[in-house]
Amino acid sequence: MSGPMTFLPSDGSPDSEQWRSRVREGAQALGIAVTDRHLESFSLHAEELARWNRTVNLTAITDPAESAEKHFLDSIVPATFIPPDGTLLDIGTGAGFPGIPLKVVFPSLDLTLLDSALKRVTFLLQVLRLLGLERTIVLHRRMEQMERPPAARPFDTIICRAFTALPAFVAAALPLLSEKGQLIAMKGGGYKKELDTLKHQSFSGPAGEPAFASDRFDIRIHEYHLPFSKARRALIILKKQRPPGV
Ligand SMILES: C[S@@+](CC[C@H](N)C(=O)[O-])C[C@H]1O[C@@H](n2cnc3c(N)ncnc32)[C@H](O)[C@@H]1O
Repeated sequence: MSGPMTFLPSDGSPDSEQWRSRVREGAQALGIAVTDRHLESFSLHAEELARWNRTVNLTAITDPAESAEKHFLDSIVPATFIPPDGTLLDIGTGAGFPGIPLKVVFPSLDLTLLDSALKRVTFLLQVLRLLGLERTIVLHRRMEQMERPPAARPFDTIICRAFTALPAFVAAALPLLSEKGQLIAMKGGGYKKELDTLKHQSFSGPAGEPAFASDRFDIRIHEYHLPFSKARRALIILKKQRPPGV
């Protein structure tokens, strides 16, 4: 693998072969297979984001090489952990990360993207049209307003990246989660303090159900490094423990 990041020259824009090679190479290093069709969709999304970002502030990451790694490659890391044809909710999705790259990799996902900022929701609707993504809805809402899943269908996976503190995410997401579902928080390397804060907390479940104590979660941590910058990242994966005999 080639050395530290950013060294796509200025012509390495997201619609170039060079940008796609960068994503392909990074995905290989992460052990994730991407096809030309995936790369085409990533490139369309990245190009549209760069175009909008010239006039609307959607993301602080503007360098194409950095976007390849920190937006697209980081977003597909959870693919190993989610059911490809399940329901996925991405809370605080921003410009569509990680939800849209995951949907590109797994077209049979039933995806819901949620964000409180209208400018990002407008951008997301445009990207869905551009990429022709089906079975995907965008909700313009604060997560605290989501008391139950839309159409009363609980989510198999609820994910967030670079969003809120772990306890706030768990409190908002738990009532929306299916019984066998999982929460995935995508964090930087310094996640341990947040995890400690989570322990010994209780969360209210769906209406009428008793509170859920965090010591009843199975917690799995997947630590990794981004392939070019070597930045540390972690997935914190929480599943409800099943009562014995169930
Ligand atoms: C730091 S950005 C992260 C975006 C994206 N997940 C990523 O990794 O690039 C946080 C996003 O959360 C949204 N947000 C902030 N508070 C929210 C809330 N209470 N409910 C839903 N979305 C919220 C913001 O509008 C913003 O798009």
